[in-house]
Amino acid sequence: MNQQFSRIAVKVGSNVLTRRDGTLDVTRMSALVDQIAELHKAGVEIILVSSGAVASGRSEVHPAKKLDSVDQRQLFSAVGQAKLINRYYELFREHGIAVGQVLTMKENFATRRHYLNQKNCMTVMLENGVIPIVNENDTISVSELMFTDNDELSGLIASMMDAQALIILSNINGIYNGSPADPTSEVIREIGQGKDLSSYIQASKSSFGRGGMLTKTNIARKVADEGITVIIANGKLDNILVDLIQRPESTLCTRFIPSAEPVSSIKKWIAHSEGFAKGELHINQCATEVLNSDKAISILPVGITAIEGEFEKDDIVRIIDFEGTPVGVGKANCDSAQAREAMGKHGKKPVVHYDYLYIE
Ligand SMILES: Nc1ncnc2c1ncn2[C@@H]1O[C@H](COP(=O)(O)OP(=O)(O)O)[C@@H](O)[C@H]1O
Ligand SMILES: N[C@@H](CCC(=O)OP(=O)(O)O)C(=O)O
Repeated sequence: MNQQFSRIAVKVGSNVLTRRDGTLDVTRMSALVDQIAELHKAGVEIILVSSGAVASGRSEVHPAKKLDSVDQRQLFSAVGQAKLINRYYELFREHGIAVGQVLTMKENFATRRHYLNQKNCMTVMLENGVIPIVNENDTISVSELMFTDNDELSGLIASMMDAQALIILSNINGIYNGSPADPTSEVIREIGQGKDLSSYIQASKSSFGRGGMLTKTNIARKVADEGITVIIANGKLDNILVDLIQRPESTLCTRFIPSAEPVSSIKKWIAHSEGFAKGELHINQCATEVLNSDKAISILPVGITAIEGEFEKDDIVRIIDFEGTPVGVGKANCDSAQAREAMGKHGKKPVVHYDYLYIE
């Protein structure tokens, strides 16, 4: 098999796995499993991030009284995830492939220790020929603890697992350069670094999805900047996964061109940790200018003008430039009290070392 990648993350959206009436589309699941099995047998390591818990639980239970949105999500996902993983288990078993369930939540990416624990879990699964099937633990992650959607989760997983590609399967052929409903719109085949797509994306999203195209685009850009190829394609098309891998030139999709500069594993974690920042370092104009240049620099106390929040050593902090714009994230080399003590002084140790600094 002609293949460019040896490890990929595949995200399957709710809409790919559900029929119009909200029931689980087992025929589609089965077709995707056949393709993943084919790639797996050809030696491609695959991490499957699958949505569909809430959608597949919805048709199984009929609540006696009206439930609020949190209760609904908890109830449907608890039932639906069991049904979903059971289906996958049976379908992969027909190919002689073992699968394992990984349910996670945003908090599990907050500390480096938890992050590495998860990475180890999936690494050992892959080493033993087991396909990890990942989903958010919807039963206990609610409100601010939730991922925006599984696109965000799949980006974190692809980055954490050092995948070479992230394939996001939705119910659409890719990103259109206008409304997908407009017959004159076309799929944008390739997206280079720094391209602003906001004017193309409509607020609309498909009926069972959570995030929509905007989150897909933002995540795709970030992950591609870390050197990972990101592909958005239509999971409802027959043989799409195998075609994307074997016949990339002739298969319709949107492909985000990855950055050629490799990003270290720790920087990848930091890049996705913005939501866990415990404090802010405000830097002056001179530090901002050096940061924006190509030079590799650390955040030194002399360039810091203000420190917000209380943080411990190794916590994530946000870097704010002299105009008040967030420009990056980093892992603090000291706590906030020590940082305040050193602020504005020459000859002090960095508050964020370059190796632990991610500039957007
Ligand atoms: N420019 C665009 N190109 C493609 N799809 C778009 C665009 N703007 C908005 N969308 C919408 O985004 C939807 C896909 O996102 P989403 O509903 O989150 O799917 P999924 O459940 O697969 O994650 C499409 O069905 C489409 O309605
Ligand atoms: N964890 C949820 C996924 C919700 C979600 O993000 O859906 P989607 O936008 O289709 O990827 C579920 O399994 O139902």
